Amino acid sequence: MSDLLTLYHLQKRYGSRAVLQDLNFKIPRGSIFGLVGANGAGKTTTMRLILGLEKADAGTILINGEKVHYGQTKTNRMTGYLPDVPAFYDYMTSREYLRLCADLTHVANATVKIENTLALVGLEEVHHRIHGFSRGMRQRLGIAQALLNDPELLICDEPTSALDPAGRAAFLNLLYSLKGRVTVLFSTHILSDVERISDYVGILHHGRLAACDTPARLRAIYGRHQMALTFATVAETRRCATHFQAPWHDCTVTITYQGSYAAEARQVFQDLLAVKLMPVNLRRVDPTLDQIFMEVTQNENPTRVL
Ligand SMILES: Nc1ncnc2c1ncn2[C@@H]1O[C@H](COP(=O)(O)OP(=O)(O)OP(=O)(O)O)[C@@H](O)[C@H]1O
Repeated sequence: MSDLLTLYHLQKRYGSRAVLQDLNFKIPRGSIFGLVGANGAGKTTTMRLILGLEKADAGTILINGEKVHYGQTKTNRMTGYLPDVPAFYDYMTSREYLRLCADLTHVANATVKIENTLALVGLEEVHHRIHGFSRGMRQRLGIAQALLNDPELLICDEPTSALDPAGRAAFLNLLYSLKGRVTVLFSTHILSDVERISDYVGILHHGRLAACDTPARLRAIYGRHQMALTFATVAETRRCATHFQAPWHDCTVTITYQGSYAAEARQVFQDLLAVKLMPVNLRRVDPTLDQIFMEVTQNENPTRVL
């Protein structure tokens, strides 16, 4: 699979603050890439650089093999952009607004395109003005606008951060439905969102990608292997925690191990039998992206690029 977007050695500073120090990553065509990072990590800056809205101090960005130049809109014919707070003319309906956008950007077959796009984002039956739209509806209209010129690359800046759980789930489903057709780069600090739909995850930290891989490989590389043992009583939980020198909460002790789960679980059972303890439940805990994010950003692991 070829790469639709490539960033090489990107650097950007604002005054004395180096926001991006040496940013490298690529996104294979048709995949969904989740860019995560703490507030101020440089996610929006990265997106604005890809859109040619900011000037890089060094480095190269290629979209479909074409170089992005600051201030030029040539590569933007291949991109659609949903900013973190999309702005519309609120007195218009979504159809009127998309018609205006289509006219401004000379979209061919505009009427059909508008209807198809409204159906795709689930706004085809909504006829009232944008003024009365919920945040979720505004995000969906934003996606419709971004998709109107059939972009190859869709860039969404924190698209779910202002949405409630149901709105977030609906929006993520919508992004996921684009998989294969459009290459998606979206930023967020909600790690469960990334986990749900991304093919690749990049963790932006100190101006670099501190980790970049598929969620499964990130888990395998950075995730700590843990098992949780639940006991019937607090007294047993305490004895177990003391025996393994492991943390506990409520009636559950969490043991971190290395090696295979089967071998470790067997050993833990033998140890428990020896001290006459038996849990009511023992389960393997899969590492979450939250845990991996903490691991990567606190331990300064070396960069891995796709
Ligand atoms: N035009 C600017 N002038 C000066 N500093 C800026 C400018 N734009 C961004 N910054 C600074 O660059 C850093 C990165 O900002 P950016 O908005 O890219 O981060 P972010 O990861 O998108 O953060 P958030 O999650 O809070 O939106 C921040 O410290 C920000 O204050």
